[in-house]
Amino acid sequence: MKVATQPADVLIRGLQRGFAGGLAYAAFLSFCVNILLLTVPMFMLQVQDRVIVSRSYDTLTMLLVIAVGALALYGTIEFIRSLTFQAMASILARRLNLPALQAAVSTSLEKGSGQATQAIRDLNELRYFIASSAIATPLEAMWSPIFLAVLFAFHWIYGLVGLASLLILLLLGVVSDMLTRRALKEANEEGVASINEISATLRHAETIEAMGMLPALSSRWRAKQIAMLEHLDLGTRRGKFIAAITRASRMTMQLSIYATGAVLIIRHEVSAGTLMAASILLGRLLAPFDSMITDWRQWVLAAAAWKRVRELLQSQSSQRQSVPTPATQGDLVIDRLVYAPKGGEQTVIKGVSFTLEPGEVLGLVGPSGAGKSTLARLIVGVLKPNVGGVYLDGHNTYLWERGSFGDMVGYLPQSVSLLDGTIAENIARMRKPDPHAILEAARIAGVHELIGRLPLGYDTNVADSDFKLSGGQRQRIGLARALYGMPRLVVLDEPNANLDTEGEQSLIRAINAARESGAIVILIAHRPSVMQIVDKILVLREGRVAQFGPRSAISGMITPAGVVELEPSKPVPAREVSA
Ligand SMILES: Nc1ncnc2c1ncn2[C@@H]1O[C@H](COP(=O)(O)OP(=O)(O)OP(=O)(O)O)[C@@H](O)[C@H]1O
Repeated sequence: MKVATQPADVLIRGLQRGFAGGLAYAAFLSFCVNILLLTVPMFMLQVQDRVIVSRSYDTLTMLLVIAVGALALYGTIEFIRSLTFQAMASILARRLNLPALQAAVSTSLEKGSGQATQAIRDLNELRYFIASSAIATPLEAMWSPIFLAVLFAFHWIYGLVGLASLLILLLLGVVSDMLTRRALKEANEEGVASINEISATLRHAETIEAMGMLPALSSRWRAKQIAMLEHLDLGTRRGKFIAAITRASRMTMQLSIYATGAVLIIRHEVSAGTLMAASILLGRLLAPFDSMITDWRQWVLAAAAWKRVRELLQSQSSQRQSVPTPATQGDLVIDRLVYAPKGGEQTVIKGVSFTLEPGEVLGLVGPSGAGKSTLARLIVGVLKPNVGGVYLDGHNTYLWERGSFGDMVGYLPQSVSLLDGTIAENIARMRKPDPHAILEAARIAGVHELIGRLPLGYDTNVADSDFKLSGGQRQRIGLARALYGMPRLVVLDEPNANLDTEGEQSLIRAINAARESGAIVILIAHRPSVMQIVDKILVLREGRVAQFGPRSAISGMITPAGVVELEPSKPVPAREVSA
């Protein structure tokens, strides 16, 4: 079966090749633009040296027609060139937005959610940069030899002045890079890290406010912000200093070409027309270099954004199948599963194996930190196992194409997060809502009446700031979302943590309904009440299966207090029971 979306390296290489083609085309257009930019100085030269001397209106008219035609062509080519950059920016966004978002989501599972928003910010930065005038300046600078050659053609001294001016600007450019690049890069990295940290922390605004944590957090942020601002100030100050020197130098260069021209005219070596034309040509020759020095900050920021996007795409380890897998109704096989978080020192899941049949309900219990939630995430294919795998009817749940896997699985994580949208949209998993399936899921989860009591019923928006769902309400709506379309595999991580007796009864009825429909249900719970309905129990301890078997075979583990107590004398090996 075809595996994975386009690998990052192939995607990046394809994009770079496309960009090289786009830049070559834009470079050709820049060549035309630069040639046509000679129109004004040439027109001035001809008017001075021919029209005024010959007093010929016909010559003036002819020159005017040619010049206006050339300028119209210049405008057209300039427009086409800007459209080329616009198209390149749009291709970048269209090709990278989704892969970058996917990479950000999968990286967020391991490293936190800041990655996703940063990836979008970086792509926007790149898009603006490519569509801006800054990217055109090196292409214009490339053709500066044309202007230099024309200056030499006017007089070798004009050429020398032009060449010297160019070298001085290049030197200023190198100095500017040396003085500003590092400071700007560090300021950018610190800015990105600090925004990510602040946005991650702000998700816990309630805790921050309730426990008066803001002053402590503010001083932490302030320290980082100050470090960032110091680097930014340093880089910007140096950049502005060089930009001021550049501007003053350019004016001095303009003066020197005038002075040189005056000497040459006095000595009758050039005509008066060349003086004006040479001055304009020198301006054109130096303009792109001047702009590059002024825009250098944009280049540094764009390079940093591209580096982050490229690294994010290349770091994406999740390679899923791209072809949807058909619906199945078979065993769930967990085979020698081992998982160690990236960068973490401990192995959280250490060789877990067991099998469940359709229609079976498993209670997954164990002390805090035993690895229950991690095992649940591995089962629903959120995390990639280091060794072994999870197979539903023989299909690997990690590799499964996510769209079709979504139809097969219902997952209620420990901390339920409803997405921005209505209750109906949330239950329908943000797809086009199917009213019948929504009502069915709500009925099975026992939340239809609860939703009916909300301000706008199923159309109540969970992001509405005037209204807030309680923890139990969120959990029960999350259960309806997990049961939407009655999936084949339902994984519920502490679904009764916030439930009252009525909610717990609804949960038990929902689990029974899922069992009757032939679904495999995995239930993680500390409270013993819901454990009475499970068929099998798996006790996880320090990432290993301590016991696994029918509920009746595992005695003494569920006490009224919900504490798991094992009878070490009667272990039931996992493989023996599942066989
Ligand atoms: N991404 C991760 N990076 C580092 N350690 C992790 C990661 N995910 C889980 N762990 C560690 O794995 C262990 C098991 O965590 P897990 O959340 O699976 O436990 P649990 O059995 O569900 O606990 P609880 O009953 O308290 O919810 C913990 O020690 C946790 O710190």
